Amino acid sequence: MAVYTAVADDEMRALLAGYDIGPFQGLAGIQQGVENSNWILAAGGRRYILTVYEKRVDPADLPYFLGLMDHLTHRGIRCPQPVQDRQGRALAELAGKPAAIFTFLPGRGPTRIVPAHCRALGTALAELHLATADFPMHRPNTLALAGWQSLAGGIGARADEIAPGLSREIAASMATLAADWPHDLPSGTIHADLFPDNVFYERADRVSGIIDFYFACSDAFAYEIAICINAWCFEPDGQFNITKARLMLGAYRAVRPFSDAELASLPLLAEGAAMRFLLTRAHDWLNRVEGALVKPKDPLEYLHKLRFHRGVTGPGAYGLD
Ligand SMILES: Nc1ncnc2c1ncn2[C@@H]1O[C@H](COP(=O)(O)OP(=O)(O)O)[C@@H](O)[C@H]1O
Ligand SMILES: N[C@@H](CCOP(=O)(O)O)C(=O)O
Repeated sequence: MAVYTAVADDEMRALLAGYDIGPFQGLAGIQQGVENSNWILAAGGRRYILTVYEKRVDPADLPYFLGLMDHLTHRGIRCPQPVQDRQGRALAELAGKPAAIFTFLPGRGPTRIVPAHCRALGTALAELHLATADFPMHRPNTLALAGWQSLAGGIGARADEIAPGLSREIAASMATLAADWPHDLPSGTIHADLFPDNVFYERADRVSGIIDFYFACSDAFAYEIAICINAWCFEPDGQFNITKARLMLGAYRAVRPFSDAELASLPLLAEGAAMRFLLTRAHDWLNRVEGALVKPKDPLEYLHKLRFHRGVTGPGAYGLD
């Protein structure tokens, strides 16, 4: 259960006295999520999300994340809007920790992804990228090439505890990625963790909301597309589904066309995106605490995806011409 902090009703009443959203009615803890504590907050006859930031989020980054969500809602993107108090502040404090209240989004992440979800995601992703064009803040991607090198160095030979030969395979792929990674692709603000649990739908053909912007950063738009190819276009049995990729990429390019360089880079970006999640999952796996609430995700799912992209020779493998 992702509620790590106790919040007393009196504390909530005191907090809400500074807002214009009506009197406090109740809090219900949300089971999903792993990093922060989240509740459905009832106030003034409406639902909101209350988030208390736990360890993962650096408080220095919160103005960037909250500023981004505010910017996007003003550009018509359906994402949580930080609710400001009467002084115009979105960032609050509860139980001695940073906290914020957000608008509630309808829908939920798909449990079984169908091609229509991927097509709708492609449209929503391109709209998201275009909407960030005039977002003035920047945050370096701490989980880009230099971050992977440091994670891979920290994991070292222990990767072989996950699968025999894994450390050699990581080193070989890291060498390719470091030598060939493109640094001049069209860039801007990306979400950087656009997995199905962070994209809400009420029906399969339309995204009703995007949440969890706490990895958002400045990076190449095509790298975000590569993350989505990995997270959305492989079946649970590991098979790559080219139909899902074709629909997702086709819907994206209808809103924001790809440059030739983006197209040509896609296989390498997808390998890098697989490496990013392989490494964070391998790190969490090797440092897991017995009996912890959160079950570590499977690193080998991403090794399988990384191998797939290493075998790809061009964007045609993703259904693109
Ligand atoms: N604005 C929102 N509207 C509706 N539900 C939300 C909203 N934000 C978060 N949630 C719910 O809270 C859960 C956890 O949120 P998330 O940001 O993914 O937490 P974590 O950062 O801990 O992973 C989501 O799966 C969703 O059920
Ligand atoms: N999407 C990542 C894990 C990040 O977790 P989140 O709950 O913050 O989305 C992965 O699958 O490895």
